[in-house]
This record gives sequence, C-alpha cells and structure tokens, in this order.
Amino acid sequence: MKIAVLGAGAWGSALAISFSARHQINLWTKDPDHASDMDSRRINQSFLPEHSLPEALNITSQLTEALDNVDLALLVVPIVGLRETLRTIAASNIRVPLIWGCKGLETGTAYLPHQIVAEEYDVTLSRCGVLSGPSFAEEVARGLPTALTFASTDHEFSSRISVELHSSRLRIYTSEDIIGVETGGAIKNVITIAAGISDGIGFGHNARAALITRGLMEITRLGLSLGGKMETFIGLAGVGDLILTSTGDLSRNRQVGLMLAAGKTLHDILNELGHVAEGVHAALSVLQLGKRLNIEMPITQAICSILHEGVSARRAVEVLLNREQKSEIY
Ligand SMILES: NC(=O)c1ccc[n+]([C@@H]2O[C@H](COP(=O)([O-])OP(=O)(O)OC[C@H]3O[C@@H](n4cnc5c(N)ncnc54)[C@H](O)[C@@H]3O)[C@@H](O)[C@H]2O)c1
Ligand SMILES: O=P(O)(O)OC[C@H](O)CO
Repeated sequence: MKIAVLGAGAWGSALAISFSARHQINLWTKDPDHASDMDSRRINQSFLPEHSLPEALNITSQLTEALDNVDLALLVVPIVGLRETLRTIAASNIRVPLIWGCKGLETGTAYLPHQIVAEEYDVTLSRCGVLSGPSFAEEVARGLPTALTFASTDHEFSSRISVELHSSRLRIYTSEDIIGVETGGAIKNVITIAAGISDGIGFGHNARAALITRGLMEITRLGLSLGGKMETFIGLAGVGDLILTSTGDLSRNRQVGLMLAAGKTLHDILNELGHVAEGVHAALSVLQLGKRLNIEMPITQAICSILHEGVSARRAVEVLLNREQKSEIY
C-alpha cells in the first residue's frame, strides 16, 4: 500500500517507521522547517529523537504531495489540528480512505474525532475508522510487541486495514464500535493525569488501583451513554490503554500529573513536556459531556478543578477521597 501519514509528532513518526517495513510511506508535517530537518538528518529530533527514519520514507510539508496516489491517509495530528487538517485535505479535492489516531475531544464542541471527520470530510463514514489502543510511540518505533484496535462501521474496510497494517509486532484487532474506542482513548488521558498526581504525592499502589478502577467506571458510564459498547471499555482501547498510561512513565499525561503533584504550574509543565498532553485539553469537554448526559464524573471534576480553578493537586485528591460513601455499582 501507499500510505500518507499526516502528522510527524511522536505517534505519526513511530507508525511511519513501523509501516515502512511493508508499505510505501509519505510522512507529512505542516512545518516546512521540520520536514527539511527530518529529511536531511533522517531523524525526528523534536518528537522521536532516538529512532532513525528509514531512507525509503518520503518526508514532505506539501499535503498534496503527501496524498498523491495514496491508498490510505492516516491522520495523527493532535485533536486541536484535526479539523484544520481535514479542511486542507478537503480543499485539495483529493479523496482517499481515512483513518485517524488522535485521542481527545474538540474544545468547545466536545466532539469526538469521528464527528469532526463527518463534518469536514465528504467520504461516507464507512470508508473511515479510528486506530487506538495501548501504544507508546517509543515502543512501537523500537518494534516491541503492541496490540491495537481498528474500529470502522464498514466490516470489509476494517478487515482490509487490519490485514494490511497487521504484523507480528503490531497486532490489529477489528471493531465496529467507533464511539467506544474514541471515548476510551479520550477519557483515559484525564484519568491518567489523576493517577500521575496520586503517585506524585506518594499515595501508593492502592490509591492508584482505586483511581484506575473508578476512572474506568467514569469512562464506561459516559461511553455507554454516548452509544459505546461495554466490551470496548474492557478491551484494548478502554482499560488496556488506561492501564498503560496510568502506570507507564512514558505517558505524557501521567507526566503532567506527576509534575502537578510536584507543585509545577501547568504553563511550565506544558513547556517542559514539548509534546501534546491531550488530557489537559479534554478534561473540560469530558466534564461538559458528563453534565449534558447527567453522569457523575468526580475524578474528571477534580482534574478540572486543578487545571482550571487553581485548586492544589493534594487538596483535589483529598476532596475526592472524602466524598460521601456510596455503593460501588449504581
Ligand atoms: N505518542 C504516542 O505514544 C501516541 C500513541 C497513540 C496515540 N497518540 C495520539 O496521537 C496524537 C498525536 O500525538 P503525538 O504523540 O504524535 O504528539 P506530539 O506532541 O509528539 O506531536 C504533535 C505533532 O502535531 C503537530 N501539530 C500540532 N498542532 C498541529 C496542527 N494544528 N495541525 C497540524 N499539525 C499539528 C506538531 O507539529 C507535531 O508534529 C494525539 O492525539 C495523541 O493522543 C499518541
Ligand atoms: O503519552 P500519552 O499519555 O499521550 O499516551 C500515549 C498513548 O495514548 C498511549 O496509548
């Protein structure tokens, strides 16, 4: 296959490296200086500095060049750039099957990625889908074993994509539950910030396990109300990804939590990180959706109070712990 990977952050670069073994890849970034630096040094110094980019990888900042004659486009810009990138593709009049790997909710609309795609890209949703699951870019670039879920409403399309993208090191499972897969990917980032805070404060393994489990409950309740399936929330794109980022120090969202616990300001943390932390942007939208659907989201609420109301990390966790006692399942 010839594939356009749109977005040359850590994730786009790792997937481009991995897929290069079997496919012809065009890697696109909107930043011309970044494209020419990667092209000449064969390394993505800003976002994935430990891994060289295969010689066969074509790097460009021209979207029409990236999309020229490709069989598939894979969008891996952060959610903040998804609508804008889709509009640029639409303006080019090039139409290709589209899959996306961003995890988040659009600020303002609280849309999941597929809702933005539906508004901005005029292929029928059946030729689109989302790739998600527990996958640190660093480990995929190293060729370590990883399992992902690809969800599309078109079973034939998801079978084809999973066969094409599947390898012994990158297993791809299919699903029809786009909403569940996207909800899991978006909300786990918020819960992960909470797990990072708890660990940073030194609350221990018990507290972290409690946060992961109660966080999964928030993901599941909201996801079911949006139309997602229970099986998805207990699968790779749900609890799988939540466990990975809540416990693995490679997670940027976990790092945000750890640094908040250390007393750093959000401004300084985001500067130091140098990468997107989607949970920071998604938290308010998740809360907004929860209110709209009348679903209690106490962990998300606590994270919003830290990020946007100046409540200290320790205080917010104490408020969480001191909530009134209730039944585990209701
Ligand atoms: N890094 C991972 O391990 C990983 C794994 C799975 C999914 N994801 C998801 O993939 C998405 C991208 O993450 P990443 O890790 O590559 O981020 P990153 O911070 O490493 O890189 C972000 C990239 O997007 C570009 N960008 C920023 N704003 C843009 C815009 N408005 N338009 C076009 N490009 C823009 C930046 O220049 C940069 O190249 C996120 O939604 C993330 O949740 C990341
Ligand atoms: O580094 P994070 O926290 O953005 O997590 C990356 C991926 O979502 C892991 O699946």
